[in-house]
Amino acid sequence: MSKSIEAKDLNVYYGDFLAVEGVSIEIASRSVTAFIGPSGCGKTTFLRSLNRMHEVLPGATVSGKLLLDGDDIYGPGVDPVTVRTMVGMVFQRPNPFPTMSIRDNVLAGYRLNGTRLSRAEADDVVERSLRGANLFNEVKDRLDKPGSGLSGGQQQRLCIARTIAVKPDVILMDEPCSALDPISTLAVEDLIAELKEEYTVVIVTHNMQQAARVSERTAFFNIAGTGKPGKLIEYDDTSTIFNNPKEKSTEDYVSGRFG
Ligand SMILES: Nc1ncnc2c1ncn2[C@@H]1O[C@H](COP(=O)(O)OP(=O)(O)OP(=O)(O)O)[C@@H](O)[C@H]1O
Repeated sequence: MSKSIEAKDLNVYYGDFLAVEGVSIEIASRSVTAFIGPSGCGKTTFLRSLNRMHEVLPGATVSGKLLLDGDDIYGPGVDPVTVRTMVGMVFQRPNPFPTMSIRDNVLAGYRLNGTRLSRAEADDVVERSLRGANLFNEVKDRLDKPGSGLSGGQQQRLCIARTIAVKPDVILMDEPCSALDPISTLAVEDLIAELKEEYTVVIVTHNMQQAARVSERTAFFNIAGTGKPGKLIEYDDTSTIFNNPKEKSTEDYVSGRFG
């Protein structure tokens, strides 16, 4: 299943520091949305608030509403661990568990949430997830070898397989290709295009070409100066953001005049 996301006037804090201010945005299900903007404008902070991941830092809080298919993920009694099962995350650096086998890496989410699978069920999950991440054919003969023995691009696709294994509704990606070579980057970009058939994908990227290649909608964030909060400046179809933005700061950023 794939779910829509709606933020309503969302503020994100680190202690007293307001890092992201007043973001309202609607992200359709089964779509790819790119978050772009200069360093420090709050892209990662906002992305991490979409699955309550920022809460692992003491003092990090939000105010406002964040709805997943209409349900407030910060509502009373909502368990952040459940939220993170529904909204998976892929990080900048591929981070497979190094001593675990490829197979066990894919199954890690089930182990963590205590779900027991029969051998046949586990085999199905491993194959489905690795196929979904376009990795199965490359690793099918070495599923019991450590995940750390794969190339960087393969490791990132293994992390994507681990994310989709638990059938999330949304996949968040924080600069997923920044540590990858161009060939591996293309493999991951191709995969993102396929993932949107089933998932809502949100990707933070510094690479304008990548945003233009993979996303249908783009959100441009900016910051007025050091110590000021990041804000969502413009959100539109990716082609509009790159070719005909409404805001001068968006145009300056996408044309490389700052940032
Ligand atoms: N753990 C933290 N504690 C306190 N402040 C933080 C923390 N993480 C980020 N910040 C601050 O929040 C603001 C937004 O940072 P964030 O990393 O979200 O920006 P970004 O747009 O993702 O930047 P980049 O493109 O460089 O990754 C910055 O001012 C940053 O210094």
